[in-house]
Amino acid sequence: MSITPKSAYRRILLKLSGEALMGEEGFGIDPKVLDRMAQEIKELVELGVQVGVVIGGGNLFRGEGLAQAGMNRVVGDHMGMLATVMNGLAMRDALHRVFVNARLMSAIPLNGVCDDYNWAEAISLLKSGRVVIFAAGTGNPFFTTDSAACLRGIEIEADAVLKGTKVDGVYSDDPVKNPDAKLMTSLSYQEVLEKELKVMDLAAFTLARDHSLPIRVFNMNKPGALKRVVMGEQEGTLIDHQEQLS
Ligand SMILES: Nc1ncnc2c1ncn2[C@@H]1O[C@H](COP(=O)(O)OP(=O)(O)O)[C@@H](O)[C@H]1O
Ligand SMILES: O=c1ccn([C@@H]2O[C@H](COP(=O)(O)OP(=O)(O)O)[C@@H](O)[C@H]2O)c(=O)[nH]1
Repeated sequence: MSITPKSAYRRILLKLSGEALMGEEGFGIDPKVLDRMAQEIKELVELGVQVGVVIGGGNLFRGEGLAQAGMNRVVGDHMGMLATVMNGLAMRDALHRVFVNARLMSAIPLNGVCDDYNWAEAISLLKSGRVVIFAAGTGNPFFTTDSAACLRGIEIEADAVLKGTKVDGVYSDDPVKNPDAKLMTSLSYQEVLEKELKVMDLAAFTLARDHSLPIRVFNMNKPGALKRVVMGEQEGTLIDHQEQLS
């Protein structure tokens, strides 16, 4: 499959939060949202972009929330990771229904349900135009799927992590709480840390910074935004080593 000259990326790691899959519902998966996302991923594949996906589980279970309710944190995190596998199964199914060849790899072996995570196989599948969904996060408790997105992004040598979220990008302050918050088009890793802007948890963010993996934050609920990001159009916020360019 050839790369369309217009696409800004050869290979991406798309991070989809579990909450994004929930749509307007309070829990679970909204089939309309799932199908729209599958369609948007299909458009990228048709452009010749290699797409790895890390999927969250916050629409079902989060270890932290379960621990607050009294559960052992490690067990809660195991449930959270299995929640990401359920979302991954739903996403793989939605992609198959729109005729996109997709594979699901889990960091926790689940024989008969999906493939085990395998780095070399994932790269080979991406090169042959398959979408690879990485589920079960890093496979370890006390991490997040943002950490898994940066980890897998670095492993597969993605050009960037594209983090789909509920707002238009990174703002000068929380846009939900402060209506005067300004959308930033680009930031350096250092600025994000100094201004304590909420992009990702620190473990995920510093991993990306230390391996010079650019992060693009954009609104996954805005139809077409993902494609615009991939086409190199101004959309959301880019975070990279800007200070080295100036
Ligand atoms: N400086 C900021 N820029 C953008 N969003 C912010 C900022 N500070 C806090 N937020 C909040 O972070 C939320 C997105 O966080 P995120 O971890 O991406 O959510 P999720 O992954 O659960 O969708 C936004 O809904 C917004 O309210
Ligand atoms: O490497 C990982 C990734 C995820 N989780 C667990 O899985 C849950 C769901 O992931 P996350 O909260 O990152 O999902 P999202 O916010 O993207 O929906 C987390 O709360 C953790 O409990 C984990 O233990 N290790």
